Amino acid sequence: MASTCRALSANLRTLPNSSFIRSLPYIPSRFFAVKPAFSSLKLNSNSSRFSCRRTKASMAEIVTPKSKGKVKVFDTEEDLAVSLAEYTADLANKVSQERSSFTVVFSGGSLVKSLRKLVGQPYIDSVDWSKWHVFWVDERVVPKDHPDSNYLLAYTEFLSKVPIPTGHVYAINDALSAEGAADDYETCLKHLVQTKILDQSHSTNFPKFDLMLMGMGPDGHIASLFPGHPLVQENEKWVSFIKDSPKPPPERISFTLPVINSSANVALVVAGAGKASAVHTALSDVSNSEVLPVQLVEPEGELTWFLDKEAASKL
Ligand SMILES: O=C1O[C@H](COP(=O)(O)O)[C@@H](O)[C@H](O)[C@H]1O
Repeated sequence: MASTCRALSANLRTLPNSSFIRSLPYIPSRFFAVKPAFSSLKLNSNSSRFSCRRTKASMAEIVTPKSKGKVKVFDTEEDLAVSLAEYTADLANKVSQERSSFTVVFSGGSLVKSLRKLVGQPYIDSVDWSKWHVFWVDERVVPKDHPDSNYLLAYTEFLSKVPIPTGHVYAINDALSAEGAADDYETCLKHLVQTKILDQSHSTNFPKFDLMLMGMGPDGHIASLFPGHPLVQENEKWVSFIKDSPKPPPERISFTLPVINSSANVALVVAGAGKASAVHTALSDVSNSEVLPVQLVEPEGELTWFLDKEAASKL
């Protein structure tokens, strides 16, 4: 069956018909200030159980075993957002120079607001947005103008502010059941692999996205992979579904762990004291009785954590 996700995504860009979106003010990009570059102050800190190197005025890098990735800790979420924009734009530009597409995956939740610096200067002009192809690591099975929709959040905060071609935005088909929407999205991804828009991992045969930008819940869930849920074990499907999500709404679709782990780059973006325990569990060597989904993130390529000081407070 042919996937409907691509054609549908083009329609979605007309979403401002929704009264919710129409009520939003248009914010010109010049109002998104980008902070000046950090100073080059270098300090060594032994206060953490991890080796810690202060590389910039408001950022420290924590050295962990390689599989746990590079960990950047920022004084504030504002500093985190500045660095995340630079990281994403640099990666997008590097990939865009080498290939005709840059495939980027968003989560929902707080991650989307942390991308706010990317829609301002200098990136609005310097990024080649025409190469971007946008996907969701998970989506709630609700209409696209529903407040719980991850698409609506991304559209409101990001997609409506950057010139990504409408046909490059791959939203789920919200007219289908959870099972149907997951199958449809997987069909869509397979088509994009065949047409070489989306890369494929030579080692796993799962799709290989250039970048996954993901948040993490306070319970250590990523995408819609929740602790203890059987969906975490799925290792054949590319996209699957749940109908009993412990976090509302209950019906969702989600990329599976092998797809997440076949990525060329994963950024885990986590802010706030409420997530400090899960961050500690993920980045320390203590053994916990139940492995959290976030602990299973080990991409083929690079993993980079972007933490604010509160999220890193238990390290
Ligand atoms: O339900 C979800 O939660 C996670 C985490 O959200 P956050 O607001 O705590 O950052 C999110 O990454 C996921 O995409 C979303 O569906």
